[in-house]
Amino acid sequence: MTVVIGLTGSIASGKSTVSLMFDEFNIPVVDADKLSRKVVEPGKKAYNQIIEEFGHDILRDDQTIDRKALGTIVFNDEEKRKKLNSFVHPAVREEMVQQRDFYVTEGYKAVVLDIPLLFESDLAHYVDKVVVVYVDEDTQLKRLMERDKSTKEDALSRINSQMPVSQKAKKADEVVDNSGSKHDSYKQLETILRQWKII
Ligand SMILES: CC(C)(COP(=O)(O)OP(=O)(O)OC[C@H]1O[C@@H](n2cnc3c(N)ncnc32)[C@H](O)[C@@H]1O)[C@@H](O)C(=O)NCCC(=O)NCCS
Ligand SMILES: Nc1ncnc2c1ncn2[C@@H]1O[C@H](COP(=O)(O)OP(=O)(O)OP(=O)(O)O)[C@@H](O)[C@H]1O
Repeated sequence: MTVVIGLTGSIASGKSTVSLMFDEFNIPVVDADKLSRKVVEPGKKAYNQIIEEFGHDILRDDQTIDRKALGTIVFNDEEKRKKLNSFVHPAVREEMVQQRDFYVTEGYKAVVLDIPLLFESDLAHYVDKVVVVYVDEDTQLKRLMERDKSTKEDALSRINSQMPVSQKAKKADEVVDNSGSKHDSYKQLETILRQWKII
């Protein structure tokens, strides 16, 4: 029986960093962020819906979506964010389930679904166990501003568009506290996977 692990957290809490650690244990990861880029490529249904709603101003010269421009709109307007979600999420879910089922059929011991909005979108029933990657607020803001070279205002608008990570931690089966070093997080993950008898 394959254990389906949901990996979530808040923006810049370290989901991608921890998902690379699952790779090291040879556990496959299905990445919702990656899929959300694939399903909005030119010609896809969600791409056309986005242009219809947000206009041609959010396109780059090569006709691909200008994610920075679209992000500035939706992270400052909840209604518009909901609209965007309604175009992108169904296609992401479909692809995610297909990939999950592939790994289950192939008999993998575990598969990870890395889903930033696992709780906000009520997707916990897709998985057997949930790991939340937690980080304290100050560290989160600092890492997000550094990674995205963004202003404090921009970073806060993104953070505030999600459920606080402390609230997510309370809903988790297990928490990796990524406020310290990456090595420290690796050790925490290793302990969880041993407990679950996956490694
Ligand atoms: C708004 C967009 C264009 C910004 O793109 P950008 O390349 O700057 O960010 P990226 O996609 O890498 O997302 C970075 C992080 O932002 C957060 N985030 C993204 N979308 C959302 C959202 N709709 N609501 C809350 N947080 C979000 C997540 O923590 C995600 O990990 C893009 O995030 C998007 O299309 N979002 C809608 C789809 C979505 O919900 N994706 C996240 C999981 S499927
Ligand atoms: N333990 C750590 N120590 C120092 N830097 C870290 C640590 N964990 C993550 N980082 C850095 O913090 C930033 C955010 O981490 P990461 O991109 O993994 O977060 P994320 O949760 O996947 O973000 P998003 O929600 O935007 O996809 C990155 O620049 C990453 O290199």
